[in-house]
Parts: sequence; C-alpha cells; structure tokens
Amino acid sequence: MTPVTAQKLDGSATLRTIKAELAERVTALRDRGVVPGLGTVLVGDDPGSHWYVGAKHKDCAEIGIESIRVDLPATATQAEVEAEIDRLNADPACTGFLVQQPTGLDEVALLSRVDPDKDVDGLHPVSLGRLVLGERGSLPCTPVGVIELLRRHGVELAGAEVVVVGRGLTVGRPLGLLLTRRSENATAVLCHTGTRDLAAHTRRADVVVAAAGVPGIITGDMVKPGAAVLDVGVSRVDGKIAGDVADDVWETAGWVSPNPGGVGPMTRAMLLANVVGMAEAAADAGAAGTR
Ligand SMILES: Nc1nc(=O)c2c([nH]1)NC[C@@H]1CN(c3ccc(C(=O)N[C@@H](CCC(=O)O)C(=O)O)cc3)C=[N+]21
Repeated sequence: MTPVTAQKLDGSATLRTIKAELAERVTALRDRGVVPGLGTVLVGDDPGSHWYVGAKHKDCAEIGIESIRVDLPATATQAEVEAEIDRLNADPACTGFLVQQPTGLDEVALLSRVDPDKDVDGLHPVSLGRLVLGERGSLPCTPVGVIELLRRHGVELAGAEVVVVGRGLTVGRPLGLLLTRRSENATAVLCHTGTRDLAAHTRRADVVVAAAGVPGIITGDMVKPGAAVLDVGVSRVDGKIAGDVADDVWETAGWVSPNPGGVGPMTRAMLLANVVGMAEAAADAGAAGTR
C-alpha cells in the first residue's frame, strides 16, 4: 500500500458547523415572528431520492425549520405535480421548496413553475439568469457547496486553475459561472464527453471537480501533486455508492473530498442556507412594505 498523503475535505463535519450557524439565524427569524418552512415534492419510489428528501427534512427539524413534505406515486401526471407546485407557491407557511429530481416528467416545465422567490434549489431559469447577470438570487446548492467546502478548508481559489468534469445543469454548468465571478476569481475549464484529452487538462489543475457520474474516471496519474480533488459523482454499483474519483488519487492529491461524506452533505448545507436566506429576504421585504 502506498501511503495516503491527501487531507480530507470533510463535508459531514462542515455540515454540522453550518447547521449550528444557521440555527442561530432561524432563532432570530422566529423572534421576529417569521417561521421558515421547506417544502419538497417527491415523485415515485427511487430509493436515492427518498433518502435525500428524508435527510433534508431531518436537517430542517434539527435547526428549527418547519417542513411540508409532498410525496406522489410514480404514476403522478405532469398536471398533478404542477397542481402541487401551485399549492406550495400559494402557501404562506412554505417559504421555499424544491421538486426532487429525477421525476420522469418534464423537469424544466416543473422548475419554471416554481415561484422564483421560493426557489431554494437555485435552478429556476430566473435564478440561473440572475447568476449569469451577477444579480442577487438563490444559488444552486451543489456548486455553491463545492466552493464553500474549499473556502472553509483554506484552499485558495483566486487565480487557481479549476477543471470541472461534467456540464450538467445541477453541477458543472453553474459551477463554471460561480467560479469565474470576481469574488472567486478562478480560471474555470469545463470538460465533458467531447473533451479530446481529459488528462491533459486535469494534470494542470489546482482543483479538479469530478461531476461526470462515471465511476473512477479520475485516477491518480491524472492529478497534479498537491491538488484538491472533489468527488461529486454519485453512481450506485452493486447497491453501494461509487464516486468519480479512484482510490489512488489519495496518494497524489493534497486534498480530497470523499463520496460519501464530501459534497453530498454540503449540498444539504447550502439548501438550508438558501431556505434561511430566502426567509430572511422575505421577512425584510415584508417589514419594508409595512413601514
Ligand atoms: N431538486 C433536487 N435537488 C437536489 O438537491 C437533488 C436532486 N434534486 N436530485 C438528486 C440530488 C442528489 N442530492 C444529494 C443530497 C445529499 C447527499 C448526501 O448527503 N449524501 C451522503 C450519504 C449518501 C448515502 O449514504 O446514500 C454523503 O454524501 O455523505 C447526496 C446527494 C441532492 N440532489
């Protein structure tokens, strides 16, 4: 066995820290008479999706956020899911909500139906448009979780070369936009299935974010010594979670965010942060309106 040299980017521990910080903000909101409430809409019986939704409600309960859980059978139609979205849009007890993906339905249509001011996933077209324009809005949870995990472990992004592997809507695409903001100042390279020489890109990178969903696609020989490597890929192989990062990466990298225990818990942390932040924004807008 070659020795492990990398330090862990510990998403589970960071989630606990962030929950403690957010619990104080929830208490302050409740003191102002505002109770944050997270809604979820889950369709079907995918075991992963059930686990994620359950974890999100447990997180909420721990820090004083109320939750409204809507579970629909796999046979639910587009119109039935849209009716639930309309109900949550109108429900004052629900300060933010998400439609758990995948649903097997037209997801862009579902996302677009959510009130952008309740879009805690940061994936509504208006939220993504605000991100492109650099305006305030809710931000997508997984890519922000990646950035927050690096920041809280002191891994510098300013001036760094970051290679993102994967161009999906929930991770790679928005992560490129976030990293190139002035506040992050990273150089972002988005690699994907059309990339001619993936290893040539990852070997230059100070930070590699593996979000391809291909088990073991990033191997030790593809990583610069000392680089930070974040495993975002989630595949299930023989019922076990398999990430995009091969075990030998721990021998070369300086930092590794494992899967599980890395970016997954950070996604939950950033969802909670969005719920609290949007409830604060709504409370401030309400207070301004009554002055
Ligand atoms: N509208 C929508 N919003 C989402 O935020 C969303 C979604 N759809 N669809 C699916 C993905 C996936 N996702 C995860 C959340 C937590 C963990 C997580 O905390 N995982 C644990 C353990 C996982 C396990 O043991 O099964 C860990 O990494 O340590 C992982 C993945 C949110 N997603």
